[in-house]
Amino acid sequence: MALLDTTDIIILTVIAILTAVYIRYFKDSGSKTVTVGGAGSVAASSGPAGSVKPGSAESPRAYGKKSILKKLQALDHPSQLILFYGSQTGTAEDLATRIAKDTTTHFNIPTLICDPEEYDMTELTRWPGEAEGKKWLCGFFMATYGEGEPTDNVVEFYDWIMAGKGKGEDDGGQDDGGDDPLEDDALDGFKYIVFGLGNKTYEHYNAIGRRLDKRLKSLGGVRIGERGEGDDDASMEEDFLAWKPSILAAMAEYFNVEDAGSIGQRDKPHVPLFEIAPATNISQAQVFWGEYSAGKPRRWQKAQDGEEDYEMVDSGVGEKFVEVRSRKIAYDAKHPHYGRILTSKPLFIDVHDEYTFDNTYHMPRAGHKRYLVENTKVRIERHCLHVDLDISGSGLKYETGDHVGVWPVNDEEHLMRLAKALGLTEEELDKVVILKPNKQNMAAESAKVPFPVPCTVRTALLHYLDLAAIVKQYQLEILAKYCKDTAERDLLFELADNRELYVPLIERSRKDLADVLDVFQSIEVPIAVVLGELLPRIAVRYYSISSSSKEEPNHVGVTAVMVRYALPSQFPSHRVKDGKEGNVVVKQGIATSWLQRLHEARSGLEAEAGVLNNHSETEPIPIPKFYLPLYIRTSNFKLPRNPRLPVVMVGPGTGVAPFRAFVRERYHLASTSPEMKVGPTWLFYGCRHPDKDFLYRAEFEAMEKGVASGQVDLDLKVFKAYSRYEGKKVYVQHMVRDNGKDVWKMMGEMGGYFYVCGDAKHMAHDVQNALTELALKFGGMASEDKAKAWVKDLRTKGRYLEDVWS
Ligand SMILES: Cc1cc2nc3c(=O)[nH]c(=O)nc-3n(C[C@H](O)[C@H](O)[C@H](O)COP(=O)(O)O)c2cc1C
Repeated sequence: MALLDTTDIIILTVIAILTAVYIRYFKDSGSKTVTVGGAGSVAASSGPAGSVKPGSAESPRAYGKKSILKKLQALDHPSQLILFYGSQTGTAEDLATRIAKDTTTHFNIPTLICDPEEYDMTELTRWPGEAEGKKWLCGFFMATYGEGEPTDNVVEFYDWIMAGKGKGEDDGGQDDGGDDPLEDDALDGFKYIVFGLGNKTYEHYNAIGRRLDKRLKSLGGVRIGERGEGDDDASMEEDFLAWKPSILAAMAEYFNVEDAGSIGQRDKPHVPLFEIAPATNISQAQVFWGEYSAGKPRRWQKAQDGEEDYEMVDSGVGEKFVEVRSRKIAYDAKHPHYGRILTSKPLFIDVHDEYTFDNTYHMPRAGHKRYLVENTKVRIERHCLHVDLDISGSGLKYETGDHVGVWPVNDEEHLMRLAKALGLTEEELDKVVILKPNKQNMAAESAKVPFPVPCTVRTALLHYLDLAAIVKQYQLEILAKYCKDTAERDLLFELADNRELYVPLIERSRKDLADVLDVFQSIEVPIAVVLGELLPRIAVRYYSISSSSKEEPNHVGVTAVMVRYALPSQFPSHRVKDGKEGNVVVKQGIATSWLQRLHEARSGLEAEAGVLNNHSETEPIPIPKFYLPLYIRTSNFKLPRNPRLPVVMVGPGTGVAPFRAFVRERYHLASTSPEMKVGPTWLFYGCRHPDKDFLYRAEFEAMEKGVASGQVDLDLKVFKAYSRYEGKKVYVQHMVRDNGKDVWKMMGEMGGYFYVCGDAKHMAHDVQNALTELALKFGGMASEDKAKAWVKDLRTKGRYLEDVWS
């Protein structure tokens, strides 16, 4: 019992209750076949919310989902395309939208784009076939995440359709012979297309697209055309463009239509997907000022003294605001909580990155606050911040190892550059607008207004749309149609068609809309097209939480390095000046530079926590300053439940973020509950130089001191690998090897857990290879294959966990 804390007991109790509920309501039903009610049928739901699987005896209506069949019937067209997307950061949704646009313009076929989370997906088993006079084709654009997992919005559908087989081999899994609630012919006559999105640096490359494809086939579905696969490590865009013509041809054959796509498209004027409607009779209360919320705009009031958990915080920016709400809100990705920044402190500042360019490039202006120009060199400061975000009073809970998603805000300088290129006046920026689908466009039916309206143009450009997105080829085609100058227009069309020209001129130099408008000055594009078609929505950014929920349950820590780099940017031929080929541009990550700006605003003693749009503070106000939209995303990257087990962590750079939390938590536990006998806690940390970019150095040193002095009984070790120190380049995998015998003992003999966080492309692979070597060297494995199988087995057992990105 000594090993069980209160949380354990609560969790065990909940598991027991859920098991009882499961046995009572599902197991006993004895039904192996999907029982689906009619589209309008309502079945009583007896299980707790979320425990009823779609497709079980309970009707999916219990989920309050929309009916896709009803929607398609209402469109009343014999041929239709319905695209579902599984997307975390928007790429899959974007690609689905582009295919939809092509099918409507090429084939005149109405197309819907749907989020599987919003629809009753069990209706796929009642799909009308050609015999019923319907050619309804379904498409799945599915991204893969983590250890070969679906995106959040697809989890429910995926679990149902895969019937528990979704974790098998990446080509669709072995049939384990277990219960399958779907009949073998459940999808007879169902026609579909698939495009999987993935990244080859991950072990389970494109697992979701592949498994889903195989499963749909095994249920009687018939795939039209080849399955497409995009690799984000190489070029998602190229893979998509390579797949597109073949899938359009396959769809043309299936729908039995002529592909009108390429005929005279250039001469046809662009028909905007959205139009701007006047925002008449709109009160201030109805206007969105940057909130992300399903429903109404949200407003805050200054908290009264003594109000629940009101506190002044360290930097003096502590006035607290409480959300004005009539009912309790369950915060999630669609309804984020606005968490106040409690602390923001620099972890390091002064390490430079240096970029050298050819002297045929125009250099950026010298002496900027964050970069220096010397002849052909640009030297850029690196900044890293620790930020704590308040979740107290929100009902949000996190566990150490989870992620926090935040929505960043664009840089105002960037907005002003774009506004200037578009010729927008201040007055136009501050106009409250409503965007709505333009009925003249065939795709209007499935067009979703990309951000909450009504809002001002400024709010849309600052908060909702990604100003730094690289302009895509299809967007250049749209821009070409609004180009007044024939030479510029021809060049834009060529860029839109010719990838060899597009890659160096646009993609490699990461040209965003403002950059393109700056080069092609005769473009006069309506603002509705900019807002609705040329700028993607700002995607949520995920950070591995760097605080421990046991130690600090009321706030989440974020560790962010500001991403800023210099790039050569070629000019198209008509703009080459003075024999100089192009510019050197300095680009920055939206989220990290925004956190940095917030930090600077705070430390610049913007003492009163003013509000975003200078509204009266006596009334409910829009988002208060220094409050960020956030939600907690659970992950599998968790400490072992038994704290006695050894933990080996490998996390160079910002990969240390979750390990700061892990180490603090184990240290906290060892110091407050020594009877827990917390096991070995070893961290392999890497940075460039001990005096320059060592993250949380003081904290780690204090803990090392605590154990060295005997104050805390813990086998804590922090191994440091420096890559630019004393003329040597040492990396984390070297340190793992150097301490191989002990690492092996913990992993091979003591049942330890191994964690890797950081760069997926190189580091994670090198570390895995190092561990494989240890198994061979110290574990007496007979061959490399055996050692590899041992590491694989660790992964399967959840004792080798990665939180990596590329
Ligand atoms: C944290 C993270 C984990 C990922 N895990 C995988 C993976 O296991 N397998 C894979 O093929 N791709 C993986 N990817 C790549 C994504 O699937 C790919 O970037 C995709 O384009 C994302 O689509 P979305 O923007 O629609 O969410 C991962 C990407 C991230 C950022």
